[in-house]
Amino acid sequence: MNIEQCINSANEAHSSGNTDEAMLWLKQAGELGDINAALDYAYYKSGENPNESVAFLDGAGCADSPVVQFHKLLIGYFGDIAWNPKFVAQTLLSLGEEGVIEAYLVTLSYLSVESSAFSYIAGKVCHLAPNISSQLKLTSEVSVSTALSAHQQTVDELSSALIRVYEPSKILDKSLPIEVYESILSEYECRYLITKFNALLKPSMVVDPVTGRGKIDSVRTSYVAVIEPAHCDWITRKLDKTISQITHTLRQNGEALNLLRYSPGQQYKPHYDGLNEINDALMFKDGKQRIKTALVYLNTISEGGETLFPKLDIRIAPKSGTMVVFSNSDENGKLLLNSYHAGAPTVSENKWLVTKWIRECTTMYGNLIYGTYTKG
Ligand SMILES: O=C(O)CCC(=O)C(=O)O
Ligand SMILES: [Fe+2]
Repeated sequence: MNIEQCINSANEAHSSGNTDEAMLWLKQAGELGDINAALDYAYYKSGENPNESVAFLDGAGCADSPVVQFHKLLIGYFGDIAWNPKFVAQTLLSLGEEGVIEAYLVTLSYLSVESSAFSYIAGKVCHLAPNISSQLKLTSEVSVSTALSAHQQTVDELSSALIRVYEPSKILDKSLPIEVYESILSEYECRYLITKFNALLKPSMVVDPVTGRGKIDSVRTSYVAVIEPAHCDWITRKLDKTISQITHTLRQNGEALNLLRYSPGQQYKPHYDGLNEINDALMFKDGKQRIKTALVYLNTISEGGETLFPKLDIRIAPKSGTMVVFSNSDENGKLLLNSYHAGAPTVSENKWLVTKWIRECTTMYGNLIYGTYTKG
């Protein structure tokens, strides 16, 4: 069998609904050196066994490709393989050096935008990928003395950011609770998420109590992009990991991240994120109750656009990079009445945020990306 025959057999198996068989053909094509086939197989297996995916990529015919090395690093890192942070940092930088722009974009997401390490890497991205740099508003004013010390500084800053722990900046309400975490995302990451996913925006839906499916409703007039597994990358996984650490929930219990955009006047009227087991039966099946919500503002809004908790008399003004976390239900899955909340209309600016609803049990999204091995 050659690569082409393996891919044809994979396509045939796939169209007759036999995913496991299709994946075995892709595995074979990957062993023979086909990069896409190798990565498809490795990601497919990674939910259940990241160690096996990493070992497979090491032995694949395309193992030397820097792109394959990048995905191997991603799978291993998020699969909790115990690589030391310095190794991860050094590997990301050397992959960037070999032309894997994504590795540099990931590096930037761990650095403080004011640091000289950030300018050093931004300069490299400007040089290698002017289009991406201008979309992400990166500039190349490198002010570091020597490239060698800049490299070392970047490795140091990146390795310590890889093991960052989060403390709440404010607890707005103790009973629910509602916690606020500042500087969860940098300006660069906010811009990255908006730039990468805004093309996926569609009118938001709410759950129709009759059909259990999504429908357009005046309750929620924003636009939403559901970041499906196929679109997940290192930076969305990094956010999933942060949310799981902050909320003390398992990564596989999360729904997909949603990117929301409210144009002036758009809003999310007061509502509960928690589900009703009977009225929302279809949604309830995928992971049961929504126990917590995490909201991350991607821009700062000067007027309107607050997240409101009318029963608690709490208003939170959106500030870029800030995360708000609150509970929707108690330990028995019963709705917490004080979790009633709204997204007020903005006055003149677009409001951007990323949200995640966290369930009681594993979701389809969580299972696909983080599988059964995940420690959270
Ligand atoms: O826009 C907001 O501030 C709130 C969003 C929200 O309630 C939700 O997405 O569930
Ligand atoms: Fe909500």
